[in-house]
Amino acid sequence: MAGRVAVSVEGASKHFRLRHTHSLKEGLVWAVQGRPRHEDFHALAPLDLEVREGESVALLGRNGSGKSTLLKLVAGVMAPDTGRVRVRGRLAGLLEVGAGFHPDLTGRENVHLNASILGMGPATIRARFEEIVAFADIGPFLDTQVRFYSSGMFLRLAFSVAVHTEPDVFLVDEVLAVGDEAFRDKCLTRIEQLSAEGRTLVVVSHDLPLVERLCGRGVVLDAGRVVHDGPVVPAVERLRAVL
Ligand SMILES: Nc1ncnc2c1ncn2[C@@H]1O[C@H](COP(=O)(O)OP(=O)(O)OP(=O)(O)O)[C@@H](O)[C@H]1O
Repeated sequence: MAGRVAVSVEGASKHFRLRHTHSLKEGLVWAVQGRPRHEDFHALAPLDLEVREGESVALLGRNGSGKSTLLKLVAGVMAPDTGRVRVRGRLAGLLEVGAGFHPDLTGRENVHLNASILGMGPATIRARFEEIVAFADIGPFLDTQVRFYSSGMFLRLAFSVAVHTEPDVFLVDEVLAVGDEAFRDKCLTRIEQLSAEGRTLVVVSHDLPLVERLCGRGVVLDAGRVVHDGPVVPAVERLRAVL
């Protein structure tokens, strides 16, 4: 396969500790009864995945199969328990609406904050500021504290900042669902543009027609393991068979 490796996941696993008791009293009762107060849950088995530069990959799977956990490992917002995850180039994305925004700051201030967190220098932010604001199209709310934003308004600003950082690897997790139809279409067109420019996309979504539109490759996860990896249409068919 052509192209350098953009995302490399080697033997990455992740487990979570599920607590069954929440108070000291409850914990004591469970301990006396000899019941475990927590259990370890493996969200991702040691997993390998390689994404080449310019590929657009959908992570598919039922609820709880590990898609978002894998995307968080790629984003670096969570560390794997074992193995390693490497990303080549500038990374940006939308994992959770509102993440990376400070509630007490206005939209305008958050554009500067978020863009610099994503690696843009002050001069570049100034140069692209009007474009970012025009794409977000949130009118007078730009000067309102973002704590008063609706989830769609958050999405508008966050998406706009993220795409204007010109990322090499762009990650999208389900968040587009909170945008209205017109904005969602604008985002999809923009994501297609990024892809046409040769940037790498990793998308998590249950919207299968959207996934077929945006992605060339589908990776199906089941209980934290890759059970299918190949062209997106057969991958979606495989997923539909297990849903
Ligand atoms: N912080 C956490 N603490 C405990 N369990 C977690 C945590 N994050 C995820 N999990 C569990 O790990 C499993 C995988 O979660 P993940 O969010 O990756 O699934 P998903 O495939 O993205 O699901 P969905 O399609 O429902 O969004 C789930 O069972 C989830 O409950």
